[in-house]
Amino acid sequence: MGIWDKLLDGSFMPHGHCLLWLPDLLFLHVTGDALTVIAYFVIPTALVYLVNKRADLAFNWIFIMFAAFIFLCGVTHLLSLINIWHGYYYIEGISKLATGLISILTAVMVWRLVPAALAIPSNADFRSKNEALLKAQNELLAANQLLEQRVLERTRELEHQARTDALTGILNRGGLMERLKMEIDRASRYHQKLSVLMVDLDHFKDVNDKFGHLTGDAVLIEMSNLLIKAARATDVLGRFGGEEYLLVLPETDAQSARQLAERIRRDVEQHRFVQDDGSYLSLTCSIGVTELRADQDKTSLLQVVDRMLYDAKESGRNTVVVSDSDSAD
Ligand SMILES: Nc1nc2c(ncn2[C@@H]2O[C@H](COP(=O)(O)OP(=O)(O)OP(=O)(O)O)[C@@H](O)[C@H]2O)c(=O)[nH]1
Repeated sequence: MGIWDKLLDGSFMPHGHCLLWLPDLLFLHVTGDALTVIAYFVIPTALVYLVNKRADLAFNWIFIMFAAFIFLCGVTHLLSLINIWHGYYYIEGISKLATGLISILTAVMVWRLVPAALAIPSNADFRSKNEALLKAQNELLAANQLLEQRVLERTRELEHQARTDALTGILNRGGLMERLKMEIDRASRYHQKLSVLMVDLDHFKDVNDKFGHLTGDAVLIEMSNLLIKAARATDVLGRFGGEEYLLVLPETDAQSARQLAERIRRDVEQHRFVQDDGSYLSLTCSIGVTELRADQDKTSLLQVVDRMLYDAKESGRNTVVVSDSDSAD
C-alpha cells in the first residue's frame, strides 16, 4: 500500500471531504500546515529564551504574550492537521477559543503599549545625546585644565607674595633667608666667594617722627630702588627688618663688596629723598660687610655682618665697616 493509499484509507473519512479527496491537494495542505506548526513552536521558544537572557529588556512581558499567542496558534494548526484523520473538533474549538482570547488580550495590550514604546528614544536620539555628552565632557575637561592652570598661576603668585615685602616689592625676610641659604650652599660647594652687606638707614626713626610714617614708607621704597640700581642682576636684595636691607653678593670677595658698600653709602648721602610737598630730605646709611668663610653657616654669617653694622653705627654712622678674616668670629 502506497503513501497516498494510506493517507486516503477509511480513517480519512469523513473529514477529508473538504479536500475533495485529492491526494496532491491534501499533501499541499498538510505540508503547509506542518511547516507553520513547526515555525509556531520555534518562534515562542526563541522569544522565551530571549526574555530569560535579557531581563532588562523593555516591556519584556509583551514578548511572553506574543510567545503564548503564537504557541496557541501552533496548537490550533496542529489540531486542524490531526483532524483531517480524527475528528477532535471540541478540542480544536477550545484551542481556537484560547487562541482567540489570548490574541484579543495581546491586541489590547499592544495598543496600550504603543505610547510608551514610542517614547523610547531612537538610536538617532541616543547618538545625538551621546554627542552632546561627549561635547559636555570635552568642555568640562577644558574647563578643568583652565582651572588647574589658574590654580597653578595663583599658587605661584601666592608663593611669590609670601616671599615679597609688601611695601618695597623686594624679597622679605623669609624669601631673603631662603635665597641666602641657597647662595651659601652654592658658594661652599663650588668654592666660590660670597659677601654680604647689611645696610641700615641712619636715624630713620627721626624721619618717621618729624615727617610721619607715610614719608618714612616712601623713603624706604626709594632706598630699595637705590639699592636695586647699585646691585647686579645676580645679587640678591631683600628687606631684613624695618629700615635694614641685606644684599647678598655671589662670586664677590670682601674687597669688591667694600667698594660696592662705599658706592652705596655715597649714593645715599648724595641722594635727595623727595617728599610729598616737593621738598627734599637728606639721609645717610651705615653698612656692615663680610665675606663668607669656609664652613661658615647662615647664622654665623649674619651674626658677623650684624656686628659690622653695629660697629659702623658705633663709629659715628655714614660708615662702612668690613670684617677682617681674623676678627670675623
Ligand atoms: N615708615 C616706616 N617705618 C618703619 C618701618 N619699619 C620700621 N620702621 C621704623 O624704623 C625705625 C627704626 O628706628 P631705630 O631702630 O631706632 O633706628 P634708627 O632711628 O634708624 O637709628 P639708627 O639705626 O641707630 O641710626 C622705627 O621708628 C620703626 O618704627 C616701615 O615699614 N615703615
